Amino acid sequence: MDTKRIAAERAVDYIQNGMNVGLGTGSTAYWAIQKLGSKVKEGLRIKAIATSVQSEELARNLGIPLVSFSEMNEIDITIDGADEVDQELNLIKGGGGALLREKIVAAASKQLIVIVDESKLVKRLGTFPLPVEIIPFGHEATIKKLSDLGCVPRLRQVDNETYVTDNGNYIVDCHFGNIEAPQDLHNQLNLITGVVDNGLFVKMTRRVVVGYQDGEISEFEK
Ligand SMILES: O=C(CO)[C@H](O)[C@H](O)COP(=O)(O)O
Repeated sequence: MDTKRIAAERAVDYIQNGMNVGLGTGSTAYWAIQKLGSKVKEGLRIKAIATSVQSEELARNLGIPLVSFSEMNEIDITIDGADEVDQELNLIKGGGGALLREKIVAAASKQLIVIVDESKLVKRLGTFPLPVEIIPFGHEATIKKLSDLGCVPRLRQVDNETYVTDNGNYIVDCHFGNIEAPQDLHNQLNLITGVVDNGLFVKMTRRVVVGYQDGEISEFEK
């Protein structure tokens, strides 16, 4: 059963004619963008803004009309994946490295619908290493400050190269193990000079659509 796909396609049911839609990033958001592409071909009228170069290219290839922030007054709904979702619907995001644009788009949206498979549901955030986007200049000093907050930080590498985000920054994956107070940690991280933002999305979503192995789909609302 493609658990990511069923959750993604259910979330697309919320998209109506005339809406401005934020497009998430990752393997779950991929299915939402695919479904939106088919609906656009069938006549759905939407305008979209993407959270990564990857999602923008996918949407363009599918014929989804794309606009920039300046051409869009408000984003009605953004559909995006997550790496962990806790019982308060707080999230860890950024496994795919797009957390900054994802947070900017989510913060500008009337509604963020999160789509996950059941493996992403956790009691408490922090088993998944928290991605933190940092400025390359002086990154060694910034990483030291991150470790002072009690995590094991790892500068993200892909194919033996330091990973660079769509914004030209680095990602540090911070293993905290157990995040007791997500809002406090979020604030502490973003106070470190050199940190651009982090993958904690606290109280940003009120609806999470979950796909299960047996083909069931549930929706959690706050
Ligand atoms: O935050 C993200 C990208 O920055 C993704 O939404 C998150 O990593 C989940 O990815 P996937 O749907 O591939 O499991």
